[in-house]
Amino acid sequence: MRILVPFEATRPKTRLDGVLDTDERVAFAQAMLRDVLRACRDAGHDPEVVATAEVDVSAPVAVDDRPLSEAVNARLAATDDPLGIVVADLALLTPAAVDRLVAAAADADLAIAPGRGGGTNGLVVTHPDFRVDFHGVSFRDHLDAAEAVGADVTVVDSMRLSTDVDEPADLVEVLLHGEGEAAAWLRAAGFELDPVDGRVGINRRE
Ligand SMILES: Nc1nc2c(ncn2[C@@H]2O[C@H](COP(=O)(O)OP(=O)(O)OP(=O)(O)O)[C@@H](O)[C@H]2O)c(=O)[nH]1
Ligand SMILES: C[C@H](OP(=O)(O)O)C(=O)O
Repeated sequence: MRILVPFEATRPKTRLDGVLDTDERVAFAQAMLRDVLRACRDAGHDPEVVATAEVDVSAPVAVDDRPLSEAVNARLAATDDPLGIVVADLALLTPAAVDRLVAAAADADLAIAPGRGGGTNGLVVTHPDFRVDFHGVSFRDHLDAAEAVGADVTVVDSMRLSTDVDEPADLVEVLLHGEGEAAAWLRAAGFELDPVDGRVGINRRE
């Protein structure tokens, strides 16, 4: 299946600015993107990056400077085939998790994987009239949009699909469960778990 991977290439991951400088955010975001592309490919699919600027990865890249939802919706409108959409900041993604998302669309017009905090991390759209509306509480908005066009929905409950890396606390999950380039990049940059009382945090070695 064709899977779009939207990517903010110019100013990625601004919410990590407290722990990573600008160049580091670019490097880390690209490492996560490569992990996502590999998981999609290893699951037998055809990922296609939809990026705000050129990025050097081993997948087709379409540069599209329209806002995220517009860029994705233009592609939904241009095809009658099922189309996958997976965000680029899923550092824990595995081929098995991609398979689960795609398999969930076999019996539904829309398979959707929520992100933590109200977002949407993965979709497979088979209904011709469904359109995305990212940002804000997009998971709830996508359920409403599906209902409005009469699309039946399967929700995919997956730790690896729900863990998008937005904020410093999310780096804990990458250090704990990540097996790809993003986890390796973080470790090489000196990040380690900080098992304080209560929730585990992160620490960066000097
Ligand atoms: N093509 C495209 N992708 C985008 C755009 N904005 C965000 N993305 C991608 O969409 C997904 C979700 O993005 P967010 O987590 O909301 O934003 P982000 O830019 O990654 O991070 P923040 O700057 O911290 O909000 C990620 O894969 C981003 O790379 C955009 O305007 N165009
Ligand atoms: C694109 C956006 O991502 P978040 O900011 O929730 O990670 C969303 O899922 O709607």
